[in-house]
Amino acid sequence: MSNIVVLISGNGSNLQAIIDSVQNGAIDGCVSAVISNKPDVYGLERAEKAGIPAIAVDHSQFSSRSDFEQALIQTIDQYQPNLVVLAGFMRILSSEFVQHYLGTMLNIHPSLLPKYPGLNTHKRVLENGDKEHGTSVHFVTAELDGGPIIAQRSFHVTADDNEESLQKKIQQQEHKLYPEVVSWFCSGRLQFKDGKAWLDQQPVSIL
Ligand SMILES: Nc1nc2c(c(=O)[nH]1)N[C@@H](CN(C=O)c1ccc(C(=O)N[C@@H](CCC(=O)O)C(=O)O)cc1)CN2
Ligand SMILES: NCC(=O)N[C@@H]1O[C@H](COP(=O)([O-])[O-])[C@@H](O)[C@H]1O
Repeated sequence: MSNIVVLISGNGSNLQAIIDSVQNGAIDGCVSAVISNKPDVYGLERAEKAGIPAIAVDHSQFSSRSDFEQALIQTIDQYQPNLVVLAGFMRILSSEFVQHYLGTMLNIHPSLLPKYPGLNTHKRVLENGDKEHGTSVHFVTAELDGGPIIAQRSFHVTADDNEESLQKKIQQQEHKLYPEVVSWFCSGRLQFKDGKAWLDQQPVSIL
């Protein structure tokens, strides 16, 4: 059974989807800890309600990113994870941090990568009049939101959409996709080899 540590920064709805999927058996794993870079966020309450260790490593309490990341690694590694899941974790991670977990760290991003890495993706979709939007799950590399894409889900943008409606549509997709991808990793179907994502021994190619 895989040991999963989830990193959050806020609400934790993707965390909840993963917790629910562990509890219903869809994910052959165990969420051993939830760690937030911000204290007092609802995602930590979700973890506590599920009986999962909920820890804040508050980035604002450290004098440098490096000191924060050292504390974060020390906290994560106490749980000896097979998989680190970024679920709305809102800090850019250094190449040293990423290297420490390379091939065992996932992120979900609210855009159809490689379009719109970074923040404010819904706003950019609307500003550009895109007809399609969606979410992407990828392995985390030093390049921000540039790691090998594992899976995407897309939907049509309608004329009455705004940032709020797009966020809702995105999260409906995320809450199905992320637990599925996590289950692939935990079952051994999903691997990171030669800098690529491999599913069922085939390289994943997202055109
Ligand atoms: N090296 C990497 N670090 C992170 C990745 C990654 O792929 N490689 N993914 C992000 C998640 N993310 C988008 O999916 C993302 C998170 C945060 C930011 C950002 O600009 N953060 C600011 C602070 C913003 C805030 O605190 O509200 C910052 O760190 O200065 C961009 C993209 C996680 N990290
Ligand atoms: N660039 C990272 C980013 O924007 N991630 C996004 O933050 C949200 C977190 O929601 P949650 O806390 O309810 O899971 C998710 O929609 C995720 O795609």
